[in-house]
Amino acid sequence: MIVVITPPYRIPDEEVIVNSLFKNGLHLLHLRKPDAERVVYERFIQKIEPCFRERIIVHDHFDLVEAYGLRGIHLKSKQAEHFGDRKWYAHVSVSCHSFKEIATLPFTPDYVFLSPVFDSISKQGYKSMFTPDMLKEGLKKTSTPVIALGGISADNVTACRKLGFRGVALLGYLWDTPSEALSRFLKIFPDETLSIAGFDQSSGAGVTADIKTFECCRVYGLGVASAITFQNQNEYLGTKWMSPGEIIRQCEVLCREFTPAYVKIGLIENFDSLAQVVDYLTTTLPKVKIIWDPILKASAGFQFHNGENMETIQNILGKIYLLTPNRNELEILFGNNLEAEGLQRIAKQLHTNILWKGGHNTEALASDRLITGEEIYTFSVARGKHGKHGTGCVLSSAVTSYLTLGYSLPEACRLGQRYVSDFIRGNDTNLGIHSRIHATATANLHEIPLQYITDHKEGTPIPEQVEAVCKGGCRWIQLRMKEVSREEFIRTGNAVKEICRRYNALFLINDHVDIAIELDADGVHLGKEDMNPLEARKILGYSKIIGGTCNTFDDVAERYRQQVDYIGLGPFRFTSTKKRLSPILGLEGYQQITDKCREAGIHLPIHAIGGIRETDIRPILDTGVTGIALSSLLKDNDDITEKTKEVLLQLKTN
Ligand SMILES: Cc1ncc(COP(=O)(O)OP(=O)(O)O)c(N)n1
Ligand SMILES: Cc1ncsc1CCOP(=O)(O)O
Ligand SMILES: [Mg+2]
Repeated sequence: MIVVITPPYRIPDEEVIVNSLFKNGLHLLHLRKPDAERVVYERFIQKIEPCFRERIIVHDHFDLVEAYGLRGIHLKSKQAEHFGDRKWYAHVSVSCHSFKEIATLPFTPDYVFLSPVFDSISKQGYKSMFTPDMLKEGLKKTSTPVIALGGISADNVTACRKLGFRGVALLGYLWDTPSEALSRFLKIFPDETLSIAGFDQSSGAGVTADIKTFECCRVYGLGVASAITFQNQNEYLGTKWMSPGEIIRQCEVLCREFTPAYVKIGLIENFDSLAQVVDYLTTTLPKVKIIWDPILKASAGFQFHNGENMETIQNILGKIYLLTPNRNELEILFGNNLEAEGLQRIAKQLHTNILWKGGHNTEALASDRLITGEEIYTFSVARGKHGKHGTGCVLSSAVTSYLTLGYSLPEACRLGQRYVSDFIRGNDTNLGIHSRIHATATANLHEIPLQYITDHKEGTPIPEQVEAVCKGGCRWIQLRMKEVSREEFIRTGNAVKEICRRYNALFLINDHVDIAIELDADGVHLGKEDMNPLEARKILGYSKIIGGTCNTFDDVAERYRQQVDYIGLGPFRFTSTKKRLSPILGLEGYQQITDKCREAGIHLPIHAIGGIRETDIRPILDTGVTGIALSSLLKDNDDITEKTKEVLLQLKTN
């Protein structure tokens, strides 16, 4: 793990540097400003791109975690003594200065910082209190992941990894010359992870698919072939197995140079091979955690003769950290009719964890269940329409990547699921393209000044309205249908989506996250009575647009915290298109709010909405909003296309 700690005092443009570190693969930023007030923390967070905020861990002002959707909190060891809220946070880490302190913590944190490992770069006179032997011995006995802090630079990172540290924390090395922070960060080799799996010529599954996933998650991918399969995305023709000796020989050559913290095992000939490989790994890499994706189809060679293999598998599973089966594989392993509670008993008994793929399904959401000895978690995400070859491999290697990067098991499973969902939705063919996954859909919202919001019109069905505004040049549609059945919404949505794709227009859904998922729309618009945008973000990820309704500056500040991509601000004046209107804003209202946004450094696209007429457009834009959202002005015109053209002309010539 590579952790960056912010400089204790403000340095110019530190947020710009931190954003660049995130873009270049940083996953763990500790925001530490000793004695700084909440507002200092808040100003920093607001300048970090929303998609990176879930990588921030705060050392103070812990309520910011919920308000901004941050990753978690960091405690001093003294604070940890009296800390009762461990479960409440997705991430808790602790600072310690001795192995005794680590051993006596009242709970197991996600990791601890141990410092000063070397003489500090940033704190003059802060000398190391450890010899290499003390560190090696102490680390051997400690099961909590330990991060080396103090005097860490590119020169001693490899030594730290060899000593048994799970990662390093960078502070003085980066910040003593801020202009070089990024280039110094890039001198550090990223975390590595290993896949032991079959070779699939199409690279949709197996070791090459795993390595693509690792690299897209910014983890260096290592690979060992457990078999050469003969397959493409549509056909499986055969398998040439590697013997356990051949697999281990490949591992040996890697272990001369690398010490992966996590290893993923996929296709393997039988339980005996698996047992030998697992034994080798746990002996050579005593702290390794193994993820096993049990591929148990007949072609994988597994034989179940009256359960004679069951004893072997029970022994092996005790050494597996995470098992990622689907229902079929679970039934082969543990028998039929298993439910989450039964699996939890097995997980507890075998000291393992189970990620049950597709373990709980609703119509629109695909859900996986993580079953640990203590807890059962359900993660739901957009269900992909187009199944893909190798998604099981991609899921378990994405989870392995996020574990390697330092996410807790539930967070790694949640993010892994989101990765697969984005991967599946990335294209409409049987083989996915990993490099498309992290594209965000929000880059050009500032440049689309007109949003059309659909409404019922006798004699002009919604798809016809949408076609007409698109013909006139509108490139942003929000499908808003009140008081219709889900079926009707989806039927109309499918037609509208086709039109939007043809015109390259954005297609957003009003109110319903589940329908946006089902239709694979570009995003949703959420009002005060709809889902919290942070919750929607967890489901939709960053490749979808989330808009939020606001009526005051406080609403804008809250929506900004909640990571919306744009704001619908209104109503400008009375309109009968919407019931239960908020107070009318008028031009003065917009002016006050946009002024405050500027002062607060909030630069989100803002669309004015509500009762807007043609003559209002210029004065509204003069208040500083980026665009307008219209319904009746366009819909109620006899020639919708012509009216759209006129409105766009006004918007563009402003
Ligand atoms: C662009 C835009 N802004 C505001 C709204 C209103 O959303 P909401 O407050 O949820 O009200 P309904 O549209 O759901 O009635 C919007 N839809 N679009
Ligand atoms: C959805 C919505 N939210 C606030 S006003 C409004 C309706 C906008 O439609 P119109 O342009 O017809 O007033
Ligand atoms: Mg709504």
